[in-house]
Amino acid sequence: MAVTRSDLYQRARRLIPGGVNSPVRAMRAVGLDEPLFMRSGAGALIEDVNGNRYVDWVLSWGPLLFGHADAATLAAVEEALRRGTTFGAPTEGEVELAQEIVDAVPSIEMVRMTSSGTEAAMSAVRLARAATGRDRLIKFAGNYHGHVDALLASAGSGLMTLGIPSTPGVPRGVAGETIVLPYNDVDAVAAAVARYGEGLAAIIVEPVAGNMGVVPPEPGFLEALRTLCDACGALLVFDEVITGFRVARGGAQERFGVRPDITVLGKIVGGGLPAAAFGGRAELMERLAPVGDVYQAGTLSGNPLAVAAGTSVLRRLRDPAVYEALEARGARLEAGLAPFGCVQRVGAMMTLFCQDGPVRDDADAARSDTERYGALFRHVLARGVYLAPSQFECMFVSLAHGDEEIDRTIEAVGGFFGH
Ligand SMILES: Cc1ncc(COP(=O)(O)O)c(C=O)c1O
Ligand SMILES: N[C@H](C=O)CCC(=O)O
Repeated sequence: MAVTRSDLYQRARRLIPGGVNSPVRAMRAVGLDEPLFMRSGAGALIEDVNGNRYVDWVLSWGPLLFGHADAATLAAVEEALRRGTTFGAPTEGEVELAQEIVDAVPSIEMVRMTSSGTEAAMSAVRLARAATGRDRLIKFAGNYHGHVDALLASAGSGLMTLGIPSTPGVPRGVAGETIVLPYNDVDAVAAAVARYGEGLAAIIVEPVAGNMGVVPPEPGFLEALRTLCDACGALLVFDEVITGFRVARGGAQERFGVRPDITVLGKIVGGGLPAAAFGGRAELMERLAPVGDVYQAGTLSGNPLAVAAGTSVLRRLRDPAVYEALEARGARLEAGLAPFGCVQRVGAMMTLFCQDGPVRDDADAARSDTERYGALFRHVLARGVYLAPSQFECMFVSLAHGDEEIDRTIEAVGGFFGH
């Protein structure tokens, strides 16, 4: 007999904390007793081990811009696979991917690859501290930058979902260097910079927040961060792990016309395999070893399979029609869901908040009716639609989502609200 979700969960709980390898997968926040265990995906569809198929709006939390098992990505990975999985030495593929990134992202002249967004964010912070000779950071409540010690305070994503404002295990001294401010609050940032600016290494921000649900930057917010950083000599770090190659080919910095000093990338950059990166001006990036003295490394960094997948995806993003299609699909979904709550969207990332909105920061996001969101999640799941298993995450639109998947989703959501 085929293995079921319940069998696997019983075993997983004994072997893996909570039965999951990342807390957001537990799906408890939406009232499931056990998480779905996935078996396969094709295009916009995902299938669980019980044989149920769903329209997938999670898409592995964003990397799969062309959907599951995209043929061109698979072919690129298969081709690379035949030559070996990892060498721990430079390869041609890394140079090709670096070129794609530098060509696409306005502020990046040089890039260093890592295996996860967490590593990339951690390394960006280290570089900013080394370059400025300062320790202090400003981050925003509800933003998430991976599980980097200094950046876990009042973080979004799983921490917001599970109600973990600060995690044990972070040394007090490390947490003490981080100032947490409300998103979109220019006055709060200006006041913090006036008080702490001299010791400030960096302001790190999700230029469109995705980890408290989608919260766009208000007009002038990103520009103000740029001005305030310049005024006090701190570096501006855009965490574009979600927004990079999603809200525009050149990420949020292209879409909003504000250039950071350092950009953190992940998700789409690895085409669905584990790769991430951080980059910036050459003079800054060359502070990294072996040219400079800031140490940063990784056994599997620039892994040949991940690089092949990422390059295959990024090359296709040169075509502006990709972003026109993503915008059109996002707009269709937004229009269909707008009657049912507060829908916030930037390009191909979107959240339906169970409240009237608008949502401009984490306090607003927290006013959502999470019980109702959980009930909505379960209702549409039973009708073959898989939403993010938390109110405080995004729906990710891909090129694999056609009118049929979008309309099916709108119908399922509408059914929950009695339409
Ligand atoms: C904006 C942002 N930064 C950083 C990360 C961390 O990336 P990873 O999960 O690959 O470590 C994530 C997602 O997890 C993210 O959404
Ligand atoms: N919100 C996170 C990334 O964007 C979800 C991924 C994870 O932590 O497993």
